[in-house]
Amino acid sequence: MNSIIKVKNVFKSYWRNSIEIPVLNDLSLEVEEGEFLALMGPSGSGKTTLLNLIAGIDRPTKGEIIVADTDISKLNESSLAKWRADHVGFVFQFYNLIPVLTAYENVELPLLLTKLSKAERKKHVETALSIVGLADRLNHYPKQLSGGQEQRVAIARAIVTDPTILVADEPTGDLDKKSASEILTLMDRLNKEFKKTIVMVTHDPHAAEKASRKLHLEKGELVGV
Ligand SMILES: Nc1ncnc2c1ncn2[C@@H]1O[C@H](COP(=O)(O)OP(=O)(O)OP(=O)(O)O)[C@@H](O)[C@H]1O
Repeated sequence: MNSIIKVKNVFKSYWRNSIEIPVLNDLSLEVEEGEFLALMGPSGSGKTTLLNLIAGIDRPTKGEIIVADTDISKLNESSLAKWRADHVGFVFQFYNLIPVLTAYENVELPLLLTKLSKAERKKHVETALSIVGLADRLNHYPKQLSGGQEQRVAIARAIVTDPTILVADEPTGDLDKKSASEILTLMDRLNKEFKKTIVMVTHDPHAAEKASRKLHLEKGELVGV
């Protein structure tokens, strides 16, 4: 199997008032194509930091992050933004939908950066929304949807560009048990049926059960690997 994500000897620090706050400490990790990886660990252990590095939202202080053969730690800000748009789908805890846009328009957003025609975009948006079971909610605004439905729109937006990897940061963190379970079933389907490689940060052991592998972070290091 091919490793689609390679994190090599990565260090990440933040600076606050010129004081260094080390977060990740010589961390290495590989994720195979088609894997569904759950990242667990206590609050502050560096899960979101690691996820953001893999997704190209942030860059390491030292070390390499290679995703689908591109060393993204070497890309400058604008190349990284372009790379992200082409390769990464994000799902956040609080959905991050644009309130003044409909479900359709929210899902269409990432496609506006591509060369697709309006008709092609329509096809992709409708497909993504039907995969998440919301083909009948195209014209609803986020506030007209339940939390679980909002998260499904966010997932449709994340998959509409057919990204190389899907990253999710506590995707069920703000949902009741039933909606959380529906979201996890959907993630599982994206992994098994649509062969999406998924990296998901979660506190929830039930959520992690859906993953094909679980890793624990503690104080910026992987434990039990
Ligand atoms: N932009 C930032 N500037 C300064 N410090 C930061 C920044 N982002 C994260 N940190 C610090 O890095 C550490 C790790 O944060 P991170 O969000 O990665 O942890 P986490 O394991 O995801 O925690 P949680 O489960 O609470 O979300 C924390 O001490 C946090 O305060």
